[in-house]
Amino acid sequence: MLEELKEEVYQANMQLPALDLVTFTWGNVSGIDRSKGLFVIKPSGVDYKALKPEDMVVVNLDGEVVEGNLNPSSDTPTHAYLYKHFPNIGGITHTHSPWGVAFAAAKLDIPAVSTTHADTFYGDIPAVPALSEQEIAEGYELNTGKVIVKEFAQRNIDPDAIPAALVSQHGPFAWGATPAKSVYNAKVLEVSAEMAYHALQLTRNELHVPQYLLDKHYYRKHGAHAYYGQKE
Ligand SMILES: O=C(CO)[C@@H](O)[C@H](O)COP(=O)(O)O
Repeated sequence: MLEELKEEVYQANMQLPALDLVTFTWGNVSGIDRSKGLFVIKPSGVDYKALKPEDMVVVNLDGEVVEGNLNPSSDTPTHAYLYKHFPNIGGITHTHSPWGVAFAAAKLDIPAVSTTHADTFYGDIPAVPALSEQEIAEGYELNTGKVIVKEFAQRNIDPDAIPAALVSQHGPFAWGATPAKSVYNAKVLEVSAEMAYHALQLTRNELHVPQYLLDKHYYRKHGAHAYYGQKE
């Protein structure tokens, strides 16, 4: 079942070590077939060196395993919740990439300080507040997606304009139209976070960011992709 999607998700997962986005098994990528209401995700705890396309696990939007001999990623409930509430996304990447985790742990948005960031994220990448004691008691993984979706709704953030979030006790989740695009966005997030950290340090946090970098309408019309026609 979904053999082509398994291969696509497998290839996207293999980009995580190739792009230096993961240490050990601290990351996972999934991809969805919305016509079937099913998504494919990396199995939990499997080293990328040992990973095979046939190891991918097929899951429904309630997080139940439909096909697969291995346990799905422990982040499966978060992936499922994001697919349910962000209707345009086709792939999700989660990592513990260090610069993204640093901003997440500090509960600081990653500011859009340059075109590197603004070409992909049309605004600051939001840090999502920590889960409450009650949410943690209910089950950490069951609530991570909920706090992301709640934060985007409260701050009126378009998940297609800013395709990522920083979960404060955990790390970045990025998404996109395809699994490969979600990996690309995860890498841009990590590079942007490192650049922003150094800019903030150099200016001792007195960094002035021009408004146009935060304006998705400007960037969709005038950003590099607009000129050279790079597809979203
Ligand atoms: O933070 C955690 C576990 O505490 C996860 O995000 C892991 O880092 C990836 O878990 P699997 O995908 O291998 O289950």
